[in-house]
Amino acid sequence: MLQANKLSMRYNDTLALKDLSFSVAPGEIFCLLGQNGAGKTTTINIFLGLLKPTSGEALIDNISVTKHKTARSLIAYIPEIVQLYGNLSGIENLEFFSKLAGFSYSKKELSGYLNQANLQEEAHHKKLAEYSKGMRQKVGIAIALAKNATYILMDEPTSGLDPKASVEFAKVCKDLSANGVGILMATHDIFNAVNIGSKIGIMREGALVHTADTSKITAQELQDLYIKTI
Ligand SMILES: Nc1ncnc2c1ncn2[C@@H]1O[C@H](COP(=O)(O)OP(=O)(O)OP(=O)(O)O)[C@@H](O)[C@H]1O
Repeated sequence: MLQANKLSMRYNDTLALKDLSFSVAPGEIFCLLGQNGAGKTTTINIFLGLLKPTSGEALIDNISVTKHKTARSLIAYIPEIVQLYGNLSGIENLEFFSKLAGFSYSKKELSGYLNQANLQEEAHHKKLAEYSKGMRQKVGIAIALAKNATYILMDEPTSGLDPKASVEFAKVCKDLSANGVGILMATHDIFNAVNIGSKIGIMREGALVHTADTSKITAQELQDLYIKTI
């Protein structure tokens, strides 16, 4: 379980997070929605161990991220633009980053992860420089799979994806969650949030002001709630 327990974060004069609490269970997809500056990236960066909260705790399977670096081995991160080596192929990037995380796989296993991430077979050996944003993200997902991450944190993963790539991305996320991976996704994109998420949290000025279960709310209701809230 990912748990934010009363997280507060102050940057000089700005109180970016105010007593933020939520949890994400394995197999859940929790989408954090909010305007620019609502505190989504700050939340993700605390879970990644890049920021230390001013107060409160971020726990990964009951291990405090700030106190124990081992907690980070349970997570993988997909940023808006997945940074990979342009002169290496998809499979070479995957091999490089999984080795860096301490895993050694055969070419067949690496290809298996790329297939699981839905990257078409003919792209596996193409140079990254020729990849679209959606294809880069699939390599990012394959890296997360190869690291055996129990949780994946994503920051604006669907921004700039075309509709087909967004649909494919949603499918991969749902497959991951069906396999027990928990996903925490920060996004502005209501359509994708309602489409991908099992739970939605709406943030405003560092606080979580609404949470909703997507099986109990329509896209229109969520949109109305979001517009009213922000
Ligand atoms: N390094 C920093 N120093 C000072 N203030 C910061 C810093 N990083 C973020 N902030 C402030 O903290 C608040 C939350 O920012 P954050 O980036 O977490 O929001 P966000 O919801 O991710 O926004 P966006 O959608 O634009 O990425 C904002 O007021 C922002 O200006």
